[in-house]
Amino acid sequence: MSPKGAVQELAPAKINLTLHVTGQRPDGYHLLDSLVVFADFGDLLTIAPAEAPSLTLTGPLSAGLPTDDSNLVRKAMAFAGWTGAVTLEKRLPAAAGIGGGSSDAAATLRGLARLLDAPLPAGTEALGADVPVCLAARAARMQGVGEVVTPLPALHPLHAVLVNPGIDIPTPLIFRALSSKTNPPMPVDLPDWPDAAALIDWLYGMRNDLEPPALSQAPEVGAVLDRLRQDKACLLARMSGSGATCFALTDTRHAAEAMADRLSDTGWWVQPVTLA
Ligand SMILES: C[C@@](CO)(OP(=O)(O)O)[C@H](O)COP(=O)(O)OP(=O)(O)OC[C@H]1O[C@@H](n2ccc(N)nc2=O)[C@H](O)[C@@H]1O
Ligand SMILES: Nc1ncnc2c1ncn2[C@@H]1O[C@H](COP(=O)(O)OP(=O)(O)O)[C@@H](O)[C@H]1O
Repeated sequence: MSPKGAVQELAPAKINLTLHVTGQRPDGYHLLDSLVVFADFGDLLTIAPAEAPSLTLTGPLSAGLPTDDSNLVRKAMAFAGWTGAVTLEKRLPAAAGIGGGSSDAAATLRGLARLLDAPLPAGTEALGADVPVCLAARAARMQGVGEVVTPLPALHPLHAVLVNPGIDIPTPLIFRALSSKTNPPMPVDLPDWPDAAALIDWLYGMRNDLEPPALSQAPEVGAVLDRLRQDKACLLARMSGSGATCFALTDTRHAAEAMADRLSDTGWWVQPVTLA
């Protein structure tokens, strides 16, 4: 329960089931075409009314993260001109390809909008390319550099295991290491998948274009993907975003939890989730 007068907001992990890099703008940002879904697991924000903005970090993955103005929670409050006393319980690895700070910024805006009974601000891509899609935090097609977000009809829930080998991969490095920046987009019209199995089958024909450069920059990503693909419960394994987090899709939540148990000896960050 949150303290009286405070609100709690989940900052869910953002997973790119696909990530096609289709071009590059003159400012260097890359044009993307991505099917994005969100997990039922993430960072947890508790936001209380306050005269001045404040941020307290807690949780098992808060070490090394800034609490000053460079934290995306504080950047979100400054962007909206709102103040609040935010406690951020970090449960997602940072710089991990699963939206981390971007999802925290989006959750800060959602929570304060509720607390202040105010509309969400526009132009949140100024906080980061991933913030607009994280603001909606629902299945969407993300295009442009991340600012074009088309919500999708509710997908059949997917079950998965998220795995991070504990290495930070700087996003710009991976984009710079792309061998081609003009790759085919996804089909103009996405199918109306009748069930999760049909969506998974369709995903095999799609890509994460940042996976090859990540594999070349960080061999640990290859070790994770190999281990996931060897597991009997893995229906499809792929890196999310610019990595290093990878996901393995399974047919049930129980299968994801059992797979996570089998990965407990790796020393990696392992989290069973349901994606929608
Ligand atoms: C790659 C993606 C895919 O969803 O996710 P993550 O791997 O970060 O989770 C996102 O585009 C990341 O979004 P975000 O993490 O907000 O990126 P930003 O902080 O805005 O930009 C970090 C750097 O990534 C590069 N960048 C980011 C987005 C984009 N469309 N083109 C880029 O070239 C730029 O070098 C930029 O300076
Ligand atoms: N609330 C936050 N959570 C995680 N990282 C943050 C946060 N605020 C700022 N950062 C910084 O942002 C970078 C990671 O951003 P993040 O969104 O977690 O990466 P990714 O988009 O790859 O998941 C790190 O350099 C980290 O220091």
